[in-house]
Amino acid sequence: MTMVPKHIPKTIALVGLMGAGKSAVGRRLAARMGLPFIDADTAIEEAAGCTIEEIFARHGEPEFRDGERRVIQRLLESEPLHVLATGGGAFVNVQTRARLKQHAVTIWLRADLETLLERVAKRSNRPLLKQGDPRAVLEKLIADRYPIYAEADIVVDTAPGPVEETVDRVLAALTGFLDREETLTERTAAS
Ligand SMILES: Nc1ncnc2c1ncn2[C@@H]1O[C@H](COP(=O)(O)OP(=O)(O)O)[C@@H](O)[C@H]1O
Ligand SMILES: O=C(O)C1=C[C@@H](OP(=O)(O)O)[C@@H](O)[C@H](O)C1
Ligand SMILES: [Mg+2]
Repeated sequence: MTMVPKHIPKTIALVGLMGAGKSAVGRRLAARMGLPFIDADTAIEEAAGCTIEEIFARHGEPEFRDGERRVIQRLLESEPLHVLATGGGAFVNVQTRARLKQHAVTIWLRADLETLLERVAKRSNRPLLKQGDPRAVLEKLIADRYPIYAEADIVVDTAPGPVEETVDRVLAALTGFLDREETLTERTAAS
């Protein structure tokens, strides 16, 4: 079993496209790390008192993004250290991205189109995928968003296979990243 990092300095935030596994991996990752798990989409639904689909239908995407920005800011600034699964568009919003970069270690769960399509087919609660053919929608989002997700601190490829395998890869990548950061901090302090 992969080692869990000894010292976790910040909240761990997962970013990436719909179906990458942010919610599923985030929940398991938090359990492995002994940290609370928060799904930003669930927190938005609780704050709004309705589902994400209802927010999109009643108020439109810009208002959803605004709520998403406020909820994620609140979680990052007021909740104790946790594992945060963001919704796929959160990191694309300039202000939300800035907050995430400031308060969290950001991890991009990267997946290819076929993997995403297979995984999003399990649930039909994603309004953006109902705006057209899901393959075409996801292809466009890959083109638009992958350069932005690439700004995350860490990139982990999620391949076919069990969720736990992705969690192991995330833990290994996170341990490497935090070790490098710690070494850098020590060197800076010593110089
Ligand atoms: N290796 C894997 N990594 C992540 N998710 C996986 C994997 N294999 C299967 N899945 C499934 O794919 C789906 C991913 O959906 P979800 O976690 O909601 O993604 P997101 O929150 O990124 O939109 C879940 O049903 C999850 O169980
Ligand atoms: O990519 C997006 O813009 C969205 C992704 C969804 O979350 P998941 O990525 O967890 O599916 C949810 O926030 C909303 O439907 C919009
Ligand atoms: Mg999710």
